[in-house]
Amino acid sequence: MSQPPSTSQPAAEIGVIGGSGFYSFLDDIDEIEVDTPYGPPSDAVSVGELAGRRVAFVPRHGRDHRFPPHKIPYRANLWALRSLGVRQVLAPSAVGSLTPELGPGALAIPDQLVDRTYGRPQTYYDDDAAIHLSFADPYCPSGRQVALASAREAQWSPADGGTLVVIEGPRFSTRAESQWYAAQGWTLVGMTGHPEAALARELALCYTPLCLVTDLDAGIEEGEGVTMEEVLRVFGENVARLRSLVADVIKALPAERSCPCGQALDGMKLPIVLP
Ligand SMILES: CSC[C@H]1O[C@H](OP(=O)(O)O)[C@H](O)[C@@H]1O
Ligand SMILES: Nc1ncnc2[nH]cnc12
Repeated sequence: MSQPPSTSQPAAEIGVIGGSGFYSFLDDIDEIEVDTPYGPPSDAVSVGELAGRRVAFVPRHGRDHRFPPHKIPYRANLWALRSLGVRQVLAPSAVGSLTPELGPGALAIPDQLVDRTYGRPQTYYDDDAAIHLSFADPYCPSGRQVALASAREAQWSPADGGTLVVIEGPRFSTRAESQWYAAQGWTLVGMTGHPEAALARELALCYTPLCLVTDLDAGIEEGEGVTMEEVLRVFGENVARLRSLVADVIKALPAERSCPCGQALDGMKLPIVLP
């Protein structure tokens, strides 16, 4: 383990937050213990290089999956990545599908989210000022296009757009909840997409979700409903493909950002100093 390097070069430019079943990334890595005003991140951050791009990785549940979705230190994770120099974040995640068109093994790059969580710390701007950021379009438009193009190139026809509803968990949805979400026109269900995306916006980071469908949620699933075993099994069957896609996206991300994400805080009088 080492401390963040004290050179003027950022340790990393691209961050990956791995989800269920995605606990490590890259082989030749430095593990960095980062502390933040919000406590430590879920685990040591590993930093390595891929095709000349410096990449930082943190497993959002911890590498031993010790943090359930409602206890993940989301603020510390995003803060740690930004403090290492990260400005673009990729967020692979296991999700349920709310539509029969997207079965297990499908890839979706949603363009909207609905927050059904409660009680999670979801802002850096708690005291000394009222900061209200635009969040109409929660994801990086440029990152989404790169992800879609990379997936198509890899012959993995992605669902372009759709709404991810983020539930509090840790339990899965009832059939009635699931049917209600589907009736709203929402297409995916997960437990971690909020506040992760909102906190990324609060740090002016690009944030791009890469959603791997592991199950048909209870509303359209025949039988007993979703189980954690099912999610992890289907994710395991597809994780090599997802890792390869994450690598392709990293290679294709622009070095200079031209999306609006970096200007999210322009003109704001922030009550905290960002790393
Ligand atoms: C392992 S079952 C439910 C669990 O899986 C998803 O995790 P992640 O988004 O980090 O891939 C879901 O959000 C739940 O946390
Ligand atoms: N059906 C589901 N509901 C919530 N989170 C999930 N992650 C994977 N499948 C899920």
